[in-house]
Amino acid sequence: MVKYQLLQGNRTNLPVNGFQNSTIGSRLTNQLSPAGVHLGRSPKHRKWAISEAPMLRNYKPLLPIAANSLFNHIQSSAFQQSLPPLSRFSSGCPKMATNESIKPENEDQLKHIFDQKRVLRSSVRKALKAMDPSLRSQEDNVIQSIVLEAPWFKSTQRLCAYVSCSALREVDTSRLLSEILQHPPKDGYSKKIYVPRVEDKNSHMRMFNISRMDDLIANSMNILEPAPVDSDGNEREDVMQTKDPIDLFLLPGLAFDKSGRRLGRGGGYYDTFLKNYQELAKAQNWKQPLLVALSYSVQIMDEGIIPLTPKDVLVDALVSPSGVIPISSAALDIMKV
Ligand SMILES: Nc1nc2c(c(=O)[nH]1)N(C=O)[C@@H](CNc1ccc(C(=O)N[C@@H](CCC(=O)O)C(=O)O)cc1)CN2
Ligand SMILES: Nc1ncnc2c1ncn2[C@@H]1O[C@H](COP(=O)(O)OP(=O)(O)OP(=O)(O)O)[C@@H](O)[C@H]1O
Repeated sequence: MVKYQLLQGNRTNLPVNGFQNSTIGSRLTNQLSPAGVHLGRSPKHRKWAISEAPMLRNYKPLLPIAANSLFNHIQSSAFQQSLPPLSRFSSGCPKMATNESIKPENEDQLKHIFDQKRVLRSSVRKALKAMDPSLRSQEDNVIQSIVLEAPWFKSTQRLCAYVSCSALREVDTSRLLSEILQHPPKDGYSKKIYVPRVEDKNSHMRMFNISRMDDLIANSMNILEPAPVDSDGNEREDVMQTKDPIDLFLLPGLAFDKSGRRLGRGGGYYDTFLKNYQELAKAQNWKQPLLVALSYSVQIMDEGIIPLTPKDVLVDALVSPSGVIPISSAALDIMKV
């Protein structure tokens, strides 16, 4: 069954991105310009914009039944009702809420939110496992092409990106990394890249500069990461010690929504790191980096499903197979849609 497709040129009322009856579907189908840029308004008339890369014009993914039904299951009200009830700290938040407004009053409420996160993680993992490998690789390609062709990526000089792990069913970043690393450091197109290394189980992660894939070795979780010292015994550059600001973070995660919520794998590594980096940027008077998460279609949840704690850092934008979804005003500005 063709669950969704994007058509060339004309306005369409086809379900997009699997969101047959959802707001993103109606947003996307509001307007579709000949240039392939969608600009629509949500039912609540909040301005929304989604850009679509030209190569998506003929994109017609087939959502396999298993992944499709799991996806529907996650999105269904039956599933949502089976979750531990969303507390007022994690649901019904206004769109574009800042997490500062969400303050659980006690340990029980916080525990309740972490329980909700655990249930959601497990469902999304199942949906990712059920995803057809050819659909996955199609989505991997489209997402990476969108990033590589985006002006905001092309103009990036320094970025932090994750090294994708196929066993975790993360959106592939291998093409992005090899494109970045193939340009020698002094090349006009070159970008400096930093990738994560887990330091301990206490949500402590660092980001080190790498210049080739051989700089990476598999850790105990089978994720490729850099050693803090290179083969010549020189210390790698730690992004928290660089004198120049990072423009962009490409973020992994299990689930995302269009108000910027991101559900990670539960270690708290990225939230802790991003908070520290944002504080560093503020102290240095640098522009804040753009936080962009890469997401398969099946990982985008309706709003109100992803629980939020005060420590969760909101993302500025998503890149999914249907295009770029700018969320914050910084993203709308930089991504110019
Ligand atoms: N590619 C990549 N690198 C990354 C992260 C990531 O999410 N992706 N991290 C982001 O934090 C940090 C590592 N954190 C991780 C946390 C959990 C798991 C993991 O294997 N989780 C299993 C479940 C384990 C369990 O619950 O017992 C899973 O999600 O299936 C991996 C990395 C730093 N590096
Ligand atoms: N009941 C709890 N009370 C307080 N802290 C908890 C509780 N359960 C988990 N944590 C901590 O919260 C952190 C995980 O937070 P969360 O689940 O929001 O991470 P995440 O957003 O999925 O991960 P990441 O930031 O790496 O993407 C971990 O440091 C964990 O030890």
